[in-house]
Amino acid sequence: MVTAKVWVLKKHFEGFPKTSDFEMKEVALANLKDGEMLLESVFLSVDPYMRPYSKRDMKEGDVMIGTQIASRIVESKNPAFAVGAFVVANSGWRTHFISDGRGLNLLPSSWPESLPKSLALGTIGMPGLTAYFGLFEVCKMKPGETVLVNAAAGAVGSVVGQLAKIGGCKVVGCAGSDSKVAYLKKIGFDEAFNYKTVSSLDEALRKASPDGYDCFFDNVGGEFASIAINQMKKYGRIAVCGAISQYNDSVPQKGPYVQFPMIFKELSMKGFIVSSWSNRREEGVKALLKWVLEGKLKYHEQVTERFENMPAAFIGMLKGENLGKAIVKV
Ligand SMILES: NC(=O)C1=CN([C@@H]2O[C@H](COP(=O)(O)OP(=O)(O)OC[C@H]3O[C@@H](n4cnc5c(N)ncnc54)[C@H](OP(=O)(O)O)[C@@H]3O)[C@@H](O)[C@H]2O)C=CC1
Ligand SMILES: CCCCC/C=C\CC(=O)/C=C/C=C/C=C/[C@@H](O)CCCC(=O)O
Repeated sequence: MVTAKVWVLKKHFEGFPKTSDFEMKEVALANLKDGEMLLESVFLSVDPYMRPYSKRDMKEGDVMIGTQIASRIVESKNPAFAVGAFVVANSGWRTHFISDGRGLNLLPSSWPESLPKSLALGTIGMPGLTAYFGLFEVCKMKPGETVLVNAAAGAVGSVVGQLAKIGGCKVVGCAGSDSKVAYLKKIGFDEAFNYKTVSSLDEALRKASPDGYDCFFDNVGGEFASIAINQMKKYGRIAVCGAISQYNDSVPQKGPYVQFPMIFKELSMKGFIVSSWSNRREEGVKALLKWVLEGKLKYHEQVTERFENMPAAFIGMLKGENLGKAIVKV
């Protein structure tokens, strides 16, 4: 019999999550039935959505939700999945789990041995797909345009900026430290600045693109978005991807009041969830994998060692300690 370690939500988060809000438990797994298999997590993902979704979807005592991923099959009574295959699963913060195969995504057969499998959680996974569909389908970015992205050095933002460059755009990114800004310039952003140290966000955005922005890929929301919206060009498009500056608020922030710039500049603003393009996952993964292999799409991962450190990795990511995708290696 296999015993799995799992992390449960001990207490609903109030404000910023704390390690004491989580509890690690051991769970004995049942024997496999025909069609089932035992999976062992190799890498797990910590993502911003876990914070707002925990409030919406979970009760205290539940296993933490997770786009938890890249698990190795150690035993299989399901002929569709060979022992040793790697899959992307969505089974929460668990070291081991039993699955009948439903909802699992095999890594593409063209995945080279040399490429980290953890990229299936980041640049070539859900965050990369968010950038891909958000930019091409929501922003409807065109060559020659100027694209603004915030949380730019993170999992989604770093892909947004590079895809916009691949698509022939000028890209402006902002992030929360000077080393992140240096990274953005290294991977090809035309302009980048540290939003925490500029004396005026409005001036920094104007200096980076005096003519304004055609596309704004918003990962942050709140005050940043309410300032940036005023610097959109006429007919500009805003993809509302995330609002991480608001996820830990106990009291909702006031505003932004978007009506004036939206009316005067005839802007389009659209919220979206990546899973709306689940039927095009294969297309997105194939495109992202190709760009990575061609060296056009660079990646960085912030790897935290050991399953025991899942809460610390999650909290660290919310605080901005990650460069690129925050991953936990079991
Ligand atoms: N709509 C969808 O389908 C999806 C939406 N998302 C959203 O995209 C956004 C980015 O996700 P992801 O790339 O995975 O995460 P990141 O890898 O970007 O990590 C989160 C980053 O957010 C930044 N951040 C944290 N707090 C604040 C704040 N108060 N103000 C500004 N920046 C802050 C930090 O970077 P810094 O140091 O720069 O502050 C931190 O590193 C999130 O809002 C997430 O919810 C993600 C996936 C799918
Ligand atoms: C309840 C308030 C919500 C506010 C907005 C919060 C977050 C936006 C966001 O970050 C959404 C992320 C969605 C991710 C979905 C992932 C799953 O479909 C699992 C995907 C697994 C995979 O295919 O790799």
